[in-house]
Amino acid sequence: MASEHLLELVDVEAGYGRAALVLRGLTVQVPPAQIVCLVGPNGAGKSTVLKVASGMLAPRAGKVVVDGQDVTGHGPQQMLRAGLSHVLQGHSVFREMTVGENISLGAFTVRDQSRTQERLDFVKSLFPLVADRWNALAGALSGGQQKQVEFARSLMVDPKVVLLDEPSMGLDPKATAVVFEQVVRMRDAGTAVLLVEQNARRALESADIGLVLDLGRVHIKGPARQLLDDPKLGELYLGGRPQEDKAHATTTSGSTYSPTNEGHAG
Ligand SMILES: Nc1ncnc2c1ncn2[C@@H]1O[C@H](COP(=O)(O)OP(=O)(O)OP(=O)(O)O)[C@@H](O)[C@H]1O
Repeated sequence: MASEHLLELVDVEAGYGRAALVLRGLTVQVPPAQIVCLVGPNGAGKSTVLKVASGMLAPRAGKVVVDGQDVTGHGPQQMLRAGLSHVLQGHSVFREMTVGENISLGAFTVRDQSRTQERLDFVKSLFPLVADRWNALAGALSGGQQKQVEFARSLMVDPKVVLLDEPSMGLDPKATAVVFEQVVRMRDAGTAVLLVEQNARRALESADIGLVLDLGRVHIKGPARQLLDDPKLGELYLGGRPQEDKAHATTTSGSTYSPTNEGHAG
């Protein structure tokens, strides 16, 4: 049976070693062909959400569900097989290899050669730059171009959801704009995206759904546009904490924009 969400993290608790929990009952849902954008203060746990989703960090409580299948506690290889592809923060291309070689590496788990060729054709059509620079050394590309190579590589397994960690990090505004255009192209081609960004405004402009993380939980969720138009959101990024008494809506159901108040529990 088709699932309403391709990825669900339900009441997840997670942290590192003996340190205090970073995620404290976090719930995130990613519907098909949507860009879900996680924003929040430094250290809120945005990257940690992606690590839990991609199996790099096992949750201590809660569930991870991919397309209706419970994959809680599975490792990175199994998560990849389940349909989650993680594009890490920073640059991860092999600089001494060509663009084509880098991208082909993304298909190392794909056994069917004809399927690999289909995917190569797909990513070349989605990212024309990649096709143009196929035989160039990846290290000769600009930072924004390398990010496109990473996106293309992540799509080789035909993932259900692509997890993008700070794709605009270190890029100038022009390159950032191109990277977000490519994220939208991925979504328009049918891939769901869970995006983590410091560059909150720019990311929300491209996203469908916005989630604000605070104190290890989703504090606000709603249509990205509505979050963007909220003057209180700016306050969050200036170090302020969201305040319960400034509620904008009362319902917490569906995609209605609403502070969830979860950030103040406990
Ligand atoms: N490998 C690790 N070992 C120990 N603590 C970690 C590790 N990675 C992250 N942390 C801690 O977990 C908390 C959340 O980090 P995380 O990187 O998820 O936050 P973030 O919201 O992505 O922040 P930023 O925007 O600054 O990258 C921080 O306090 C961080 O110091």
